[in-house]
Amino acid sequence: MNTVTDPTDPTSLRTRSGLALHGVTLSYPDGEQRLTALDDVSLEVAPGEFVAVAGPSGSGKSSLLAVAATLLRPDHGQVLIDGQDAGALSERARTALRRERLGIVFQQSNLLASLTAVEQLLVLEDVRGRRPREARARAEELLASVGLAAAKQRRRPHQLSGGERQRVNIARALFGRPSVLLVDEPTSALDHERGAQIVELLAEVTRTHRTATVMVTHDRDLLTRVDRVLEMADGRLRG
Ligand SMILES: Nc1ncnc2c1ncn2[C@@H]1O[C@H](COP(=O)(O)OP(=O)(O)OP(=O)(O)O)[C@@H](O)[C@H]1O
Repeated sequence: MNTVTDPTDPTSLRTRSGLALHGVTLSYPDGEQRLTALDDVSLEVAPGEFVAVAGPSGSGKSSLLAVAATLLRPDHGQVLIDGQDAGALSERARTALRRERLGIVFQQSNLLASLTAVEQLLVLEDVRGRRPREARARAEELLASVGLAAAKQRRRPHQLSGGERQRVNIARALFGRPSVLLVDEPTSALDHERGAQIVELLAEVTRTHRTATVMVTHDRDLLTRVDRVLEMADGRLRG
């Protein structure tokens, strides 16, 4: 088995906070056959830990994030978020788990064009039921903490730089106080310096918000700030 951590350890997996994948296999239909995108992948990420998954194009990195985000169901194996087995939940309970425990930063900024930075966070409020004034204060505080000054918080996405938009994405992912933060190629649209600043910010939020953070990246120059680098090759993960 391709084991990065020891899944037989009784203190791991089910009992632990953070993210755990155990023996995960995922395949896609490929003509008459199936293409194996994840091949017996196991992984544990503890609260406050920042893990990078690096590997060539097509090695399975995005598939790994999609399974960890409970957006794709694996053929075999388990995905545990704060000890809860996502595969054992109903669709509705899994959606609630995703909303309450996961923060996701996608490769493409998917900010809404008509909303200001602060509204990008507040629009999530409908489903969370916090009082408006409280929510606004928290949104402003979070945006300031990721380096977006007050004047910029009132701007719409097209009035922000790529790096600033990525900061809004990160603040938005943190708004629901997630335990697990999943980040897909956060620097692909940025130059090296801006990219390094975003990775530095992710390291900082991992520490201060105690998230179990997984970042997928191609860019090996940016891996100095992470706690662990895992290599993905042909659907297999190596620590
Ligand atoms: N929806 C799909 N249907 C069929 N095959 C897919 C699908 N999505 C991905 N694949 C295949 O699964 C394998 C893993 O793809 P994946 O997108 O996870 O790799 P990746 O490492 O994220 O690549 P990149 O760095 O280019 O984004 C590839 O061979 C890809 O062609």
